[in-house]
Amino acid sequence: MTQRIVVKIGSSSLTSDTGGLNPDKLRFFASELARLQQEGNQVLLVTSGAVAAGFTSLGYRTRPKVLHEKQAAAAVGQALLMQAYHEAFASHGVSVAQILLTRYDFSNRKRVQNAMMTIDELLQRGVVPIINENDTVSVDELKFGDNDTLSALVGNLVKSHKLIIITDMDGLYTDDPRKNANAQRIDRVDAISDELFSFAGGSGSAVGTGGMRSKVEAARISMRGGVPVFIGRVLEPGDLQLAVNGTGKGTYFDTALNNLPVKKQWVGFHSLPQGQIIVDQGAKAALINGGKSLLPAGITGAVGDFHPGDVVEVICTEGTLLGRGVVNYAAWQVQAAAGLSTDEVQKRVEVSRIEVIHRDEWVPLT
Ligand SMILES: Nc1ncnc2c1ncn2[C@@H]1O[C@H](COP(=O)(O)OP(=O)(O)O)[C@@H](O)[C@H]1O
Ligand SMILES: N[C@@H](CCC(=O)OP(=O)(O)O)C(=O)O
Repeated sequence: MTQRIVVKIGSSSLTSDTGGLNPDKLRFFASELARLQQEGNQVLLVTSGAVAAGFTSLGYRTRPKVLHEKQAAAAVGQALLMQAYHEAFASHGVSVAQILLTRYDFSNRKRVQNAMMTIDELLQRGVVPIINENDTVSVDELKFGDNDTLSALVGNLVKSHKLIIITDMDGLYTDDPRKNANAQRIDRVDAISDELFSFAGGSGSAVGTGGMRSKVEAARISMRGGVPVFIGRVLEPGDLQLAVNGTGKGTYFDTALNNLPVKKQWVGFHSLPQGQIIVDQGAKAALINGGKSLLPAGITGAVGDFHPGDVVEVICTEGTLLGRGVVNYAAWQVQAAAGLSTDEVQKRVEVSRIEVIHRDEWVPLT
C-alpha cells in the first residue's frame, strides 16, 4: 500500500561534534528516504540544519544563540542545506523541492490550503518536498523554534499515515538518559498523560532545540489528528524502513482513531487564538466530560479583544488550558454575560445565539 510518510530530522542527527553540518550523515538520510520513496511511498522531509550549515560561513565559532544571529546563519545555511540535499537525492534519481513555512502560515487557512495543494502536486510528481521553518521571517513569539511541532502540523495537514521523528536518542525514556543512567525506554504510548510529559526534558545537546518535550508535544498534536508517531534513532541502512514498519529503535505513539475533522484540527492546532475565556469548575466539567457547549453561566471573565468567529482559548480558574473554540460572542459581550443564566442573558445582552462556544466548534486540549 502506498503510504504518505512525514520524516523529521533534527539538528542533532545532522551535525558533527563541532555543531556544523555533517555531509555524510545528510547523504545517509537521503539514501534512506530515497529508498522509502522508491518503494512506492510518498515521502515528505521536515529538516532542521540551516543554522548548523550556515554559521561557520558567517565567522561564528560556535552555533549562535541570539535570534538575529541564528536568522542570519539560517539564511546562509538554508541554501547550503538544500544544495546538499539536492545533490544527495539526485544521486538516487530523486528530485527535491524547498518549502519554508512559518507559524503564521498555519494560522491562515488560505495560505495553508495553498501550501497543501503545492505539496500534493509535488508528491503526485514524485518529488520529495523538503520543509523547514522560514527562520528569516519568523518573529520570536510566532516561532516554532524546534521543527517538531512543524512536522506534526505538516503531518496532520497532508493526512500522513505516519510521522517519523528522527533524533539522537532511541526513543522516549522515563528521564533524560544523558542525566540518569537508570532511565527506562518507553516502547509504546497509547495516551499522553501528565506523567509522560514530566519524563520529557529539554535538549541534551548544544545543537538541538526542543528536546523530548517538544517531541512529545508533537506526538500529542499528531495523535489528535489520527497520525501515529515514531520517535527514535535511524543510524544504519534499513533503520528508516524498520521505523516505518513498526520495529524501529524508538518509541511508538499509537492513535485510537480519534481523527479530528480538518476544521477542528485548524481550531485546535493551527489557529492563533485572539483571547481567553475563564470558566468555573461546572463549565470545566461540562466541556471536558459532558460534551456540552459553553454557556455564559459558567464564565468568570474574558481577556483580549476578540470578535464572533475568532478562536479563543478556554482556561479554568486555576489557570489550566482546557481547549480552544470558535467564539460566538465579542469580548465585551462575554464580559457582559459572564455568570448570568440563559434567561438573564436573553433579557440583558444582545447575542445571536446563546452558546458562547458551541460543542461542534470546541476542541479539548487537556
Ligand atoms: N525523557 C527523555 N528521553 C530521551 N531523551 C530525552 C529525554 N528528556 C530529554 N531528552 C533529550 O532530548 C534530546 C533530543 O532532543 P534535541 O536535542 O532537541 O534533538 P533534535 O535536534 O533531534 O530535535 C536527547 O539527546 C536527550 O538528551
Ligand atoms: N530551523 C532551524 C531548526 C531549529 C532546530 O534546531 O530544531 P531541532 O533540531 O528540531 O530541535 C534550522 O534549520 O537550523
